[in-house]
Amino acid sequence: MQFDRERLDALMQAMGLTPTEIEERLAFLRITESDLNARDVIESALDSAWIRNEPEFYGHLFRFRETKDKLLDVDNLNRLNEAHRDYFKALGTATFSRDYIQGRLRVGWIHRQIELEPKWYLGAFSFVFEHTLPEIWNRCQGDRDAVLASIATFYKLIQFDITLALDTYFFVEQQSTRRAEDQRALAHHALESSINGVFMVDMREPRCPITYVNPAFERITGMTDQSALGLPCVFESPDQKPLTDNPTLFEVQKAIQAGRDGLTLLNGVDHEGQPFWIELFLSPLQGDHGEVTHQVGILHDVTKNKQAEHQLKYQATHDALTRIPNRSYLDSALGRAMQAADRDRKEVAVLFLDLDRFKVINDSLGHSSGDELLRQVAKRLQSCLREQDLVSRLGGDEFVILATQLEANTAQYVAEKILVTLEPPFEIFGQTLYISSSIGISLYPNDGADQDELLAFADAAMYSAKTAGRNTFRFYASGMNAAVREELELENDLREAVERESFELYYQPKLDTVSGRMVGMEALIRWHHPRRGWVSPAEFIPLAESTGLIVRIDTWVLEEAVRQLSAWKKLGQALVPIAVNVSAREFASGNVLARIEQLIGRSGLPADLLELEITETTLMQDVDGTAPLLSALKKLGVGLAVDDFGTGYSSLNYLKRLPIEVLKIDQSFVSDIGTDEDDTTIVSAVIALAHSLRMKVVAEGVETEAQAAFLKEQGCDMSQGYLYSRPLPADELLAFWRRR
Ligand SMILES: Nc1nc2c(ncn2[C@@H]2O[C@H](COP(=O)(O)O[C@H]3[C@@H](O)[C@H](n4cnc5c(=O)[nH]c(N)nc54)O[C@@H]3COP(=O)(O)O)[C@@H](O)[C@H]2O)c(=O)[nH]1
Repeated sequence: MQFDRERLDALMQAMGLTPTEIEERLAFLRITESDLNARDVIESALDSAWIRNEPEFYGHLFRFRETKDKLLDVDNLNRLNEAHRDYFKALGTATFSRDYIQGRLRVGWIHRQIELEPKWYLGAFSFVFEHTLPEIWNRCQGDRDAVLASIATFYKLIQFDITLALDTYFFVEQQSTRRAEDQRALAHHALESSINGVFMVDMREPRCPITYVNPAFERITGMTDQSALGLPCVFESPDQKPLTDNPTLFEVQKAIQAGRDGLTLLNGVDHEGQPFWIELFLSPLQGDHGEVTHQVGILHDVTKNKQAEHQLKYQATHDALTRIPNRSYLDSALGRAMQAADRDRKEVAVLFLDLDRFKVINDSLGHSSGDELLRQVAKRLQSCLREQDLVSRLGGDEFVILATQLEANTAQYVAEKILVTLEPPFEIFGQTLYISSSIGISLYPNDGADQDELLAFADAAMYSAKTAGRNTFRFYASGMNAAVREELELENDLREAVERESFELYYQPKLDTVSGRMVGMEALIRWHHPRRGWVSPAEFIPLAESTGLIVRIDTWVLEEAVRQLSAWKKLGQALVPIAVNVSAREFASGNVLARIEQLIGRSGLPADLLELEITETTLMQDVDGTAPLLSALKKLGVGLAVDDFGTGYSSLNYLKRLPIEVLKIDQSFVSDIGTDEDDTTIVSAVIALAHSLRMKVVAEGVETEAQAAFLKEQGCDMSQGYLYSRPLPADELLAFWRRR
């Protein structure tokens, strides 16, 4: 520490050492002018005593442990040595000036700083005193009065000096004590007002009681200091029975018992059943010999942070609508399930579930009904599965069920159970809804080796279940993926095409076999796919049928065909009937009659210009149910033809009961005319039998002159085929028509 003038001035002022005070001290010691006369003797005696005895002085100091310890520190030694020299030099001069006074203060201050107690300081003085007296004796040359006067002066100077040094020593000590007390008070205040709980455990006492807790500790643990203080932190029995019924404190005790230091996260459930999370910082305090005397613990309540963290985690892993796990959760759960299955030699089944026709429900009843349905589906799924199984939602109407720890061949029971569970009706905002679902199943380890693969395969199997007619399940089979994906893509595109009505209608002429005149035509749909080009109806019509889109397609075709007839009529063209294909679904929908009635009525065209081609298979599905509808259509004037005749359950007997007017011999028979004897015979027989039932016959797929000649010879009424014309766009058909 630097003893600069400024600090010494401040010290003097703080100690109240004003000139008046100094004078008072001198007066009290009765230091007079005569004393000042003796200063020369004393100064020179002191000087030579110091020079002669300095080594012995330090030798003396080194004989005592405490002084020796201080002097072993070279800095201390140098500082003392310098101070001593200046000090003794100045003592003899005794000017009592400001510098002189401050020199005395400096000595007291240094002793306090190096913590050399006054006893050593006074002792050292007596050493100097003892060695100075003979020197005074020598200088006074036996003059008794001069010796006594010098000794008296010397003694007074020492008194003045020692008093100042001791005053300084104690003043500085008092100051540092006060500072330490202030700091202690501040630290205590900080502890008491800390938002963190602080406690102290005495590790020297048996069972380590708590000896201090701050108010925040009381707030966090819910305990008063009276109930916490003295509570032991060491368990009596190894089974760690709670030493307190306070859950937080019990966790603290466990951490201390375990001798944990550093950071520990405690969590439990409080008295009100609420979960808590508390960070506990434990730091051991060591005694002089390195033994742990105390544990200081700091409790930081992080419950709110943890709750926020959990909330975020929950949101990241759960579906907001149904509150069941989402894709991210599923991924991790599937990973864990696969590991467990490896270990236990069990199976994991991934069941990909998609609600059938959910879009229709959503579009027709509104999104809130759709949302409610999804919530109820999630609940039902959860209720029908085992606890270890997982129901998750990927989005939309797609759910994935993870059935774990399965014995081989049991996944199908899970799928069946799910289908049955979804069978009973759902009550959605007062409406009763029946739904079904399609489920695809992939199995680990058989089908795939990672999560993505298993999900993709289950997804593919689900689409296979959809194309198989819905409300069913399918296991994944290799190759399913690509085919199903393609079909799915096509289905999506077809939906879009239906929405946008991006189809065209082509027309294939039907010619009178004898005259060659165009007596009718068949409307055939065409779809120009934006990427794939023309897609054959043979490809997309079955897909439209399985997805239900065929109903909207058939409606569009009917309307477009009637619109085109009206357009030709406006052009002054003498009209011929137009035949339109009607799918089994449309036929079964119950709307055909009303729709056609409305259409014909609106167009003002005669009903007999419209002919419906219904496949033989469709008709045979429900002859009794179909008959009234056909009769009503017939009554309306609409023509009815059996399409693809000969490919289904051919029974003219049944046909007799239906008001059919035309039979279209399937092109597979026509193409074999002349090459396959059986098919040639069938063609002849069909023509003869149809005529016997007063029906007309159309041969479709006529491609060669030989086929045409044979049909003419057999009396077939009409022919249709590439030999005459391919299906044509409306304007080209008109040109063909006009030529005939
Ligand atoms: N519900 C609806 N079904 C429709 C509609 N349009 C067509 N279809 C059905 O799709 C299947 C395939 O039809 P398409 O590719 O149009 O084939 C038709 C003709 O192009 C084809 N045809 C005609 N002449 C010949 C020929 O000489 N050779 C040859 N190889 N093919 C020929 O035959 C199909 C006519 O079929 P059909 O209806 O049985 O008379 C088909 O099953 C269509 O029915 C539609 O709008 N709605």
